[in-house]
Amino acid sequence: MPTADGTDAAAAVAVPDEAAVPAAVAAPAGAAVRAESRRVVVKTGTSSLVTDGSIDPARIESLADAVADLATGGYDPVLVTSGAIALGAGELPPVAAESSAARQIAAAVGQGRLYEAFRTRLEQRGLAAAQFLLTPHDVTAEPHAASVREALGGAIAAGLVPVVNENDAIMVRNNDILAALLSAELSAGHLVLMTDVPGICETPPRPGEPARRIPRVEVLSPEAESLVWDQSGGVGTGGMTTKLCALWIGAYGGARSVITGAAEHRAVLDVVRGGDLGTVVRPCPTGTAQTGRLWRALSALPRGQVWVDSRAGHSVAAGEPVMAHHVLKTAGDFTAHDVVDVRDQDSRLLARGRTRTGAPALEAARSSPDPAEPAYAVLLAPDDYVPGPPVPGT
Ligand SMILES: Nc1ncnc2c1ncn2[C@@H]1O[C@H](COP(=O)(O)OP(=O)(O)O)[C@@H](O)[C@H]1O
Ligand SMILES: N[C@@H](CCC(=O)OP(=O)(O)O)C(=O)O
Repeated sequence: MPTADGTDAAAAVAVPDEAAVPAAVAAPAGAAVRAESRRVVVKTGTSSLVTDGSIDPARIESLADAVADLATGGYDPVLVTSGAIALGAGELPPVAAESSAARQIAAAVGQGRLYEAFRTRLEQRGLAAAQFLLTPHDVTAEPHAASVREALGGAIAAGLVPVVNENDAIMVRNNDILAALLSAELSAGHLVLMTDVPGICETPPRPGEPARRIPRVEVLSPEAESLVWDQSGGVGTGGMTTKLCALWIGAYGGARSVITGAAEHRAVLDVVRGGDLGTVVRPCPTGTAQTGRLWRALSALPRGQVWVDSRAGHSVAAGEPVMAHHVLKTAGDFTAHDVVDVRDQDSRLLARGRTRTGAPALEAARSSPDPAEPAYAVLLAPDDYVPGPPVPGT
């Protein structure tokens, strides 16, 4: 397994594999696997824009250059960028930065300057930018989602570079998830999450010992999920947990999805051409273009496991509700609306989604033969789950 600490980025060369060669036209909407799409959603986190606690104009320029390289390389880039809060906070007297309102105000102060910095650099590279401030709701719920699709699609068709951030004045959530949902909604071929580590790493970096990057993981990989070593990053909002969720959403939405390092800003073009950078997840053949379903099923990591009988397996295969009376056993302290993994008797992953029934109710139903509520409740409603990825070799 190669070691990467970002210093090898400059030496990276494009090695075409399953990655995209730009097609003459964008991929058809709704395709589950669409690596041929020219659209690339690139997301950068606050940590990649900050030097010594402050937003660094040189880093903004470097990232804008990477996006411009994509455009001149024949791709249609969409930039999703964090940084408004950090920029705004630097302008304001110290306040309780932890409060939601303070973050919203800081973002309201910082967003204009953040966009202007990107716009200016893109203009120097001969590209015109267009600003979009969105929430996950805008990208997942109709009629907003269709309107977002049309507006961003129109901007791309007009040769503009969309520069997106969350509409933090309404609510600060997480740009990793927003970027992933956008990649699905826009039928992007690639989702690239830029951050302050070279990819998913086996262990945290130690002095004199660079983190060991994992070049490729399978979608919904339990091994990758077990590698998250903290629940939130430094200046970022979500840490690796939300990045993994975003990777899974991107892959299920049909994009080749990559986490890669800030040191590789200038190599984004190599990343989309298949260079050995970052951690790559291939598009998932059992994916869906329904962003609402992706949002509900995949925007959190599972809090529990549920084993079900073969009848429930048929329900998943038919896209029907999974009923609670097919549950064989549970693990984990999950409640209704948490994300759970549903497995067959051989522990193969059948589905991941938001459960309607918590573990206590399921366990109570199992230990009681009384065929009453909640045993006959819905465990997973069809719009709330995605089927597990195909088992390799089958
Ligand atoms: N297995 C892992 N590999 C790499 N980074 C990890 C891992 N587990 C947790 N992390 C953390 O995730 C952080 C990146 O997330 P975050 O700080 O939210 O970045 P951003 O601001 O780019 O969104 C890293 O700095 C690292 O501390
Ligand atoms: N939208 C906020 C940041 C939210 C966010 O997801 O932050 P990060 O984890 O740094 O990508 C901002 O512009 O500061």
